[in-house]
Amino acid sequence: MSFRVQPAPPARPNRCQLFGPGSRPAIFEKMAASEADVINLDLEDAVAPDDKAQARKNIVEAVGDVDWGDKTLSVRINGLDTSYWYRDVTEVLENCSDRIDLLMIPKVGNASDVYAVDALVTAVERAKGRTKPIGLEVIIETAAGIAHVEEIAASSPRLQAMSLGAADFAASMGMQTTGIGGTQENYYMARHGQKYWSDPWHWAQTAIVAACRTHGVLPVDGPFGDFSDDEGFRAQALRSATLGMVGKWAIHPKQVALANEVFTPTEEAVAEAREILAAMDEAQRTGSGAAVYKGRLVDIASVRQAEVIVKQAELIAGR
Ligand SMILES: CCC(=O)SCCNC(=O)CCNC(=O)[C@H](O)C(C)(C)COP(=O)(O)OP(=O)(O)OC[C@H]1O[C@@H](n2cnc3c(N)ncnc32)[C@H](O)[C@@H]1OP(=O)(O)O
Ligand SMILES: O=CC(=O)O
Ligand SMILES: [Mg+2]
Repeated sequence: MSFRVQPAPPARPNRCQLFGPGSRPAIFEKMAASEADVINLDLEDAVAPDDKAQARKNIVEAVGDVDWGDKTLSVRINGLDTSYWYRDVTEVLENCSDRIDLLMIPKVGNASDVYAVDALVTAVERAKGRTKPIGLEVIIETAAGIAHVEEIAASSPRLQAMSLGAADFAASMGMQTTGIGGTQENYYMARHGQKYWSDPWHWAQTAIVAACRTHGVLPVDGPFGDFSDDEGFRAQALRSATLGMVGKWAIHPKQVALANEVFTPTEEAVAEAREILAAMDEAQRTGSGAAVYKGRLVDIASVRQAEVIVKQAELIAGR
């Protein structure tokens, strides 16, 4: 461990972020009634250009009027390469209630993009006397975003979470696919006439996880487009969880339960983690730094691994 201690990310559950277009207010109550930990009301790609102004109004109204329970409530603004983004920030923050928690910035390319939004958010907060600080989350979904992922993770104390946006990421990277996340038909190794599918998202995910863990930000896996493919969603989510991500987006309500299931440690995993902690407690009491648990080595590093699972379970239980 470096002299600098790894900062803890925000202590809130983020197993599933359910998206819905800001131009479709009929589904807002359904989103609020879902089991998602985070709700993302969208002003960006799910909203047609002619609907942006009305979508802002819908969101301002819904932030105050809908009962969002204990969910984290986030609004995705448009990218900094558009003419919409500054009005997304000013209209939403000048007019909506304090119930809003986060703004999500898409297509972030470097730390200055976050700085620009931070500056505008700070100005609106001061001008309107908003006392609850707005948090930020970003989407890594461009070649520039992944190239500058670490400076982006370090960009602002407001930054709480960072997602991989597979659709725009694929487009920006020039990847030959229209699939949004998951297995890609042409990404395989071949041996003795057999195909072995590999994971084209893996390297970007690990870069995001490392940047986030270095700077105390929650790493999140983005959308899985084929919402009729539960098995594919679950496999993608399981890989993300194994790599250290804390949750995944849902672009349809049927994906919420799948994400919650994968990103909630199982009872067996929690029980095993507690047993490892107990075994190490006992070992340390007898002056030993290592022990044998179910025939395998456990030591102080195993304590840190087990604590990840126990803390995640406690966070979710305390929700
Ligand atoms: C890929 C890149 C990205 O940026 S992803 C993030 C941006 N995209 C989005 O926000 C899209 C979010 N999803 C949607 O707009 C819809 O789910 C889409 C995919 C269009 C499907 O809608 P629809 O045809 O109504 O689905 P459905 O008939 O299967 O709906 C079943 C019941 O569920 C409801 N529903 C639908 N979507 C949501 C949602 N996002 N949140 C909450 N509820 C939702 C429908 O209204 C329908 O309800 P009911 O059974 O009639 O009561
Ligand atoms: O915004 C999300 C994406 O996948 O693109
Ligand atoms: Mg996108």
